[in-house]
Amino acid sequence: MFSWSSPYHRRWILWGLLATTFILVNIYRLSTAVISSDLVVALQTTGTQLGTLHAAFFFVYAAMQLPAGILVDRIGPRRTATTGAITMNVGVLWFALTTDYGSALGARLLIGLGGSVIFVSMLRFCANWYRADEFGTMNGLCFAAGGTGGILATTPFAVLVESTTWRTALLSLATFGLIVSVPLFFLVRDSPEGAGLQPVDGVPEQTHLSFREVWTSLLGVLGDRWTWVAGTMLFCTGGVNLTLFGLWGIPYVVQVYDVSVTFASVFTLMGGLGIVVGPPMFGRVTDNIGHRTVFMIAGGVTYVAIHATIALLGTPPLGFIAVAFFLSGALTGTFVLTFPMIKERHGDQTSGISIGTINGSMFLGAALFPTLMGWALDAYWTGELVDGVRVYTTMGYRIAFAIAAGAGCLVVCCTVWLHLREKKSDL
Ligand SMILES: N[C@@H](Cc1c[nH]cn1)C(=O)NCC(=O)O
Repeated sequence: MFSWSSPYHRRWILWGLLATTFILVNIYRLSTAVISSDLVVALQTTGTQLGTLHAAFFFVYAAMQLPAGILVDRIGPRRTATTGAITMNVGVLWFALTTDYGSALGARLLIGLGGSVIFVSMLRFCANWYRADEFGTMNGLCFAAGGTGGILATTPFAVLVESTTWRTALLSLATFGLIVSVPLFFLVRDSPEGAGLQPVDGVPEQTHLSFREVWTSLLGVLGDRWTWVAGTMLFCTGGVNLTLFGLWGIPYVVQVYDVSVTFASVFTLMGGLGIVVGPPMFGRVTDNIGHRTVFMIAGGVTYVAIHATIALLGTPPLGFIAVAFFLSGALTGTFVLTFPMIKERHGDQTSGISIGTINGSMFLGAALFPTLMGWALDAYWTGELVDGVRVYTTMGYRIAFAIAAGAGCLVVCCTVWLHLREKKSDL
């Protein structure tokens, strides 16, 4: 039976509050794909401006990951997450009410600023409330929460927008987010001891880092070569996936296969479904068997094959696109095994800093890939417009997928390097 005074039970409720907030982060950051046409009309943007508006979230999110890690190690996940949740939802209220591009850009930056601290807070919470051999699974579940938000940002969000307006849809979500911030502050605690409970077996009490310890940890994490190898993997795969699922995936399916936005959103939904399934599955399996790098190599090779096939064929059957998007999401589960790996290298006490650092690389990729792929699309654009929206060519999309495949090749190199080092027991 459920007991509030058991840390083993209570931790799931508290994790659920953080996960709900993180689901909202994902809805906000990916929803531009569904409302892209509305935004083009409401804010009068070009493809590059729309890409920049979408990417603005990711620039600030990426830049904030390391500071977010320092914050959670220094003041704890509860205060960090609550402040972030309030800031983010206020930003969404602003975005929903704005009528000009500059103001929308400012609002999107505020959303990114607030949202940026939630994931790191959630993982730091897991490091304090769950054992090391549960962390891979919890890491996977946190990504699955992100994937759930990604799914809600596709067809369900498209349906919500169609039944109201994009502005009303965002206003409703922001109000819900502000309501969730209340139990986030009053119920979440940084550790079982902080909640007045027994410690969780095998999890030593975690204190907040002093300024000196923050500095030492920073030097340790940033000076470690493997931080950057993991970061490169996440830069490429996270950057490509977030661009595909969040921005260019829907226009690709709509424009190349001539289908509606609502139908096309099913394909990015497949990507979100992959993220819900893959990370917890690979996290659980590797928590049990203790090996990670073989899964990473297999994931990297499959990832290249998928994107190279789309780049070569341009218009493979739609069934293939659905499977490809699903696998792109599911294989994220192999790449994010770098999170428990890096946490183990640097210790629980500094897990905010180590996790924030590599998570930042993922979002630097997410900030740069939309513009990179947007340039490729604009370069092959023939001038065709439908209802004021640019219609890109199949060739432009093929180049964009070739960029994704190239990034995947770099990932394979990193995974092989990690594997070789692991065999030499350096990791
Ligand atoms: N859902 C992931 C991001 C991702 C990677 N590939 C597709 N999506 C996630 O939750 N990342 C952590 C974060 O801070 O959002």
